[in-house]
Amino acid sequence: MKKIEHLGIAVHDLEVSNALFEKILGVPHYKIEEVASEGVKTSFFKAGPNKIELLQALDDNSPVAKFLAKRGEGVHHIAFAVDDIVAEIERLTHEGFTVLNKIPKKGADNKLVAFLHPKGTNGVLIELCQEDPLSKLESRKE
Ligand SMILES: CC[C@@H](C(=O)O)C(=O)SCCNC(=O)CCNC(=O)[C@H](O)C(C)(C)COP(=O)(O)OP(=O)(O)OC[C@H]1O[C@@H](n2cnc3c(N)ncnc32)[C@H](O)[C@@H]1OP(=O)(O)O
Ligand SMILES: [Co+2]
Repeated sequence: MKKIEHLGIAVHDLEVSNALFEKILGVPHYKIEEVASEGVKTSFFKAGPNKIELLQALDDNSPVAKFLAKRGEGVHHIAFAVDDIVAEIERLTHEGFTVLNKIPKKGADNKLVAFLHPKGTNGVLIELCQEDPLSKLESRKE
């Protein structure tokens, strides 16, 4: 794992929390993106070299909606950057972790992502995050 790619924070209202984090960090969010497959609307902030992802649920079935109902607002996951997500999924599965999706899926901000179940990781939901190689090709076309 190379570094922490982002911290995911579950919030009830993205607009309210965007204003709050803008005050805290002194910079506006640089992107808002919906990821329907995950049932979330996200916004991103840069704080120096670090990245914060705010997550609002799009519907009641969203993992973020369930999290908010059980635990309230707060840190939802830590995402680690990896070079080869397929190799990391294989390695961590071999180590006995429960990888929630064995095939990487499309995340936000041009990433491929996979999650480890928090029950096996000291109660912390861990996201693996690799730059989506296709996004580079797509940006070349623009
Ligand atoms: C924007 C896209 C992407 C990116 O590019 O960055 C994202 O970040 S998407 C983020 C949202 N997506 C996900 O969270 C996907 C992975 N999560 C899941 O698949 C599920 O949330 C889960 C972890 C499998 C749990 O869901 P489920 O089995 O349906 O049950 P519960 O919701 O009732 O939870 C069971 C159990 O787990 C605890 N839990 C749930 N979420 C977290 C969490 N984020 N951190 C720590 N613990 C968590 C929950 O509290 C329950 O515990 P108990 O009550 O003790 O049983
Ligand atoms: Co994330």
